[in-house]
Parts: sequence; structure tokens; C-alpha cells
Amino acid sequence: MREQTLAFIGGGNMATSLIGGLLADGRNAQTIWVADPDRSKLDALHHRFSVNTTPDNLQAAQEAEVVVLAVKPQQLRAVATGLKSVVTPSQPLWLTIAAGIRIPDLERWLGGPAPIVRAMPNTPALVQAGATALFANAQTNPQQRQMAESVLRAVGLTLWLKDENLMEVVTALSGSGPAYFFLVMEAMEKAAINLGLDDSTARLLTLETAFGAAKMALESEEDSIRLRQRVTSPGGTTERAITALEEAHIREAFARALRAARDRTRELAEELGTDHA
Ligand SMILES: NC(=O)C1=CN([C@@H]2O[C@H](COP(=O)(O)OP(=O)(O)OC[C@H]3O[C@@H](n4cnc5c(N)ncnc54)[C@H](O)[C@@H]3O)[C@@H](O)[C@H]2O)C=CC1
Ligand SMILES: O=C(O)[C@@H]1CCC=N1
Repeated sequence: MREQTLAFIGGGNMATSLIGGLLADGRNAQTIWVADPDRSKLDALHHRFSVNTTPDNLQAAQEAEVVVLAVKPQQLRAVATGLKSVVTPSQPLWLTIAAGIRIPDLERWLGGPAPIVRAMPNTPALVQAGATALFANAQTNPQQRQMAESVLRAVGLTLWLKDENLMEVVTALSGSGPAYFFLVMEAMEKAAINLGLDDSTARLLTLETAFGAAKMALESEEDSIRLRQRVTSPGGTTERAITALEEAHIREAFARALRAARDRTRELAEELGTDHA
């Protein structure tokens, strides 16, 4: 079967990781177009992946069955408005990864009904360990949903949401989530250094512990509570540490953090989605 042509509008970090994943998955580079006003980005992508490049968004989109919108949320309105002439109610499929931008706003900027899938990936996609939630509007057909899923599956786990509003929670959890773990790692490293370990030992032990805990949680049949209990001997060291974390209200801190990120996603959608913004 002929491979569908993909056009990336925006050739930055996320586009680069998606393209890398797709090629590693066996896709033919000739079926991929990238448009970006930044010539140096296009040259680097062409050099690295042998994909087709152009500074002209319309040229790339006209070639494609799937148009991946991989620009910053602040750029999406102008980019979408400039692509109106390629929109029809049945094709191409528009796959947006812009944080916060809601499908009805994008559809309005594109100038009419169009098949749109909204996705929220995360930066571990750069190392093919991403987690992406997807939501499709009613204009998309099953084949288009499958195409959207296959683009994101090339860089990690994918799952579908039934309600677009849940994208706000997903953004707070897995979209921003890598930063929470990086913060925890930073804090653990610092604490160990303060207690006498040298920098590189503290870093290495922290990273391997984070990796090992995630791998174990993914591979185990047991939930996080049970896995934690297994480390925590009664009267032992972990118990003391967990008590200190509970006394510092770690659960409330995460509840507040996710709520704040969820609220900010909503705020951004309002700010960037209204046409008089
Ligand atoms: N970084 C993250 O953790 C996540 C990012 N995202 C979303 O992915 C999208 C892309 O993010 P990054 O790749 O990190 O940004 P980036 O800044 O690396 O890439 C954006 C690219 O768009 C290009 N561009 C600017 N104006 C353009 C135009 N008019 N037409 C075509 N291209 C244009 C820029 O030259 C740049 O190469 C954003 O909407 C972001 O919200 C989604 C999930 C997680
Ligand atoms: O911080 C942000 O706004 C974006 C959305 C998810 C990850 N980064």
C-alpha cells in the first residue's frame, strides 16, 4: 500500500523527534515534507533525515494527506489561517500538537469543517519514550485516526480520550510531568550532595534509581502503593523518609501543582483561542 504523505508545519524539537521516530519505524523519508521559515532548521533536517523541505507552508500542506501542526501555540492561529486554501471537510487530516489550543478554535482558523486530531505528547518523545493522549473530532474517519495514532506511536505510548476537555488534565499530568520528575531528581541530588556525596555519584545514583523505579513500576503487576511498601521496612530508613515527605505535605503539593497546570492550560486556551486576543 502507498504510504500517506506527511507534512510537518514547524521543524523544531517535537517535529524532529517525531520524524526520527517515524524513520526508525521504517517510513520512507520521501513521504515526509517539512516547512519552516528557518532555513538552518530545514537544512539540518534534510541533512539528517533526507526529508523534503520548503520554507513555504502551503507547498508542504498541498502535498500531504496528514498535516502535522508542530509550531508554538502562539503561532498556530497565523499558520492555520494561511493554510485555509487546502482545507476540505474530508482531507487532509490536521494533527495538532500545540498545547492548549482547542479543536473548535483551530477549525475556525482553518475556515471550516475539517478532520482534526489533537494530541498532547511530551518531551521523552525525543528518546522514543513519549506518552501521548489523542482526541479526534467528528470529521475524522477511522483510517485518519489510525494515521494520527501511527505518527505518535513512533515515539512512544498512545491513548485516546473520549472528551477533549480531559486534554487539560493530560497536559498537567504527562505533558508537563517530565519536569516534575526532573525537579524531584534535582532535589534528591542536591540533598545527597549536602550529605557528603560527590556530584557525579549523586547524579548517577539518582538517575539510575529513577529509571529503575519507572521500569519496575511499568513491568510489575503491583500498583505504586504496594511497590512503595516493599521498599519500606517497618521501623526502617524509608519509613522515616516517607514520614518526613508526608509531614511536608507532598501529596497536597502535587495536587496543587496539577491543578495549577490544568488551570493554566485552560487560561491559555482562552487567551490564544479568542479571535480578539
Ligand atoms: N516541549 C514540550 O514539552 C511539548 C510541546 N508541545 C507542543 O509542540 C509544539 C512545538 O513545540 P517545540 O517543537 O518544542 O517548539 P520549537 O520552537 O522547537 O519548534 C517550533 C518551530 O516552528 C517554526 N515556526 C515558527 N513560525 C512558523 C511558521 N509561521 N510556519 C512554520 N513554522 C514556523 C520555528 O522556526 C520552529 O522551528 C508546541 O505547540 C508545543 O506546545 C506539546 C507537548 C509537549
Ligand atoms: O509548559 C508548557 O506550556 C508545555 C505544555 C506541556 C509541556 N510543555
